[in-house]
Amino acid sequence: MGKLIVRGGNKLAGEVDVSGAKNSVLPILAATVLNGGMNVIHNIPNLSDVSIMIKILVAVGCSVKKEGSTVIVDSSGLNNYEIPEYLVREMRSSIIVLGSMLARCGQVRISYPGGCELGPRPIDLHLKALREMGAVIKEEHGFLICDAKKMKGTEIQLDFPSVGATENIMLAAVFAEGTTTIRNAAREPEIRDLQNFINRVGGKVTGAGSATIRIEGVKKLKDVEHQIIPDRIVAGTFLAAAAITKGEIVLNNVIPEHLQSILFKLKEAGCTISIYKNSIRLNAPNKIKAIESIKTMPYPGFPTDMQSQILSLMALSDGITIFTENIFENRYKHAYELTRMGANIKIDGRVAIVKGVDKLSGATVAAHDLRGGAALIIAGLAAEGTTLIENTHHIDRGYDNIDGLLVKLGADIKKQ
Ligand SMILES: CC(=O)N[C@H]1[C@@H](OP(=O)(O)OP(=O)(O)OC[C@H]2O[C@@H](n3ccc(=O)[nH]c3=O)[C@H](O)[C@@H]2O)O[C@H](CO)[C@@H](O)[C@@H]1O
Ligand SMILES: C=C(OP(=O)(O)O)C(=O)O
Repeated sequence: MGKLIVRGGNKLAGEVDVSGAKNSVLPILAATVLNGGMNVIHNIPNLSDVSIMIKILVAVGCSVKKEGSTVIVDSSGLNNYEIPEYLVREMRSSIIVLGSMLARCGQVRISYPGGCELGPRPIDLHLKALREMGAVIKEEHGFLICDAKKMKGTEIQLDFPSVGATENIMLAAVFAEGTTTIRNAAREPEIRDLQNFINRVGGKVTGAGSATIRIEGVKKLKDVEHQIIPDRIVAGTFLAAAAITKGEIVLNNVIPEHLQSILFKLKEAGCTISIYKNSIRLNAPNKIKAIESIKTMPYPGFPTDMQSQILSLMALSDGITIFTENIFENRYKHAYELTRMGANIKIDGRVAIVKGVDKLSGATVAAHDLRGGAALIIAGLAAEGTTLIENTHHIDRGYDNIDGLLVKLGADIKKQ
């Protein structure tokens, strides 16, 4: 399950290279089944979620080779449309193979997905859209049994700009008859990365990054080589870690535009931010200022995946910050752990009121989900004494060697 021991008090200083984005690599790996050929994907982070997606690809008959941070998927041998339940229950984004498998084989049998416990995470929008495109989906004993002789292009209006539903529709529409239009589509940078991948492999997608995406069905795809975009949430996590230690760091291999909403809030917290073409420098103030309000929203709003890390930072601010978590119902489990370290946080449903304290003190705490775990590391870096973080396997889902990189920046962290 994994444990980390963090001794607080060291300022972070130095440079770090940001790895490829988890939320790009997972749908793009799922998309490698489409071409029935070679897919060479660069900048793949070493994450447990990536290992699971690779196991899913192998289970359906793909051959997968890993060479450093490059993964080569040959999907010519695809011979199975049943996705093993034990893999699907490990992570939420396994559901993205639904769209790509329907497109490639016209059928798939998959269980409901598992993953981090952030409150209910239904897939009704995915299923409604795929049905509108002609898929017949039976729900039996926790499994989805899906058939589609031929997917048909149609107009889809999403009730909410769901990232996963947008991706599933884009993938399912690649070979569909005619044009599929997604309205109120998710606008996250990872959606644009998926569009770029699909176009590079020979598909026809336009509009990603805006609220309307169009996918024109094609007959055939080709071999492809693609580079995954940098992880904006990993980048934001390192910035929050530097800020809480009153440090100064430079992040390399980032797309600063993708971090706009995060950088805006860090500036409000008193950090000095310098933006270069592919890097960001952060100088932290001596005392972090309270940010008046943080409301999580779909992109380009403030990302829910950064709420936990900034909440740790605000625990040591000079005033009160009001967080409103608009995306997930139950994403404050880390806040209860932070109170064990001396933080002053009151939770009422989707709202968390954080009153900054002068110091946090090391304690034994447990990660309950990926970003909550990262938030506990951040708090531990600034706490007095030693923080023992349990259940760090959650953190391994989305951070490639976070402890090693923080140690390189001057942190005192050991694996137990
Ligand atoms: C692998 C990946 O990319 N994960 C990201 C993706 O997750 P994911 O794709 O699961 O997130 P969605 O955008 O789909 O979900 C957002 C909200 O919509 C709800 N919803 C979603 C689908 C649906 O059919 N019905 C429904 O009600 C969810 O319960 C949630 O409350 O976007 C989230 C929101 O930015 C991020 O936190 C995750 O890191
Ligand atoms: C919630 C997250 O991911 P997932 O959708 O893969 O569970 C996350 O990355 O914070």
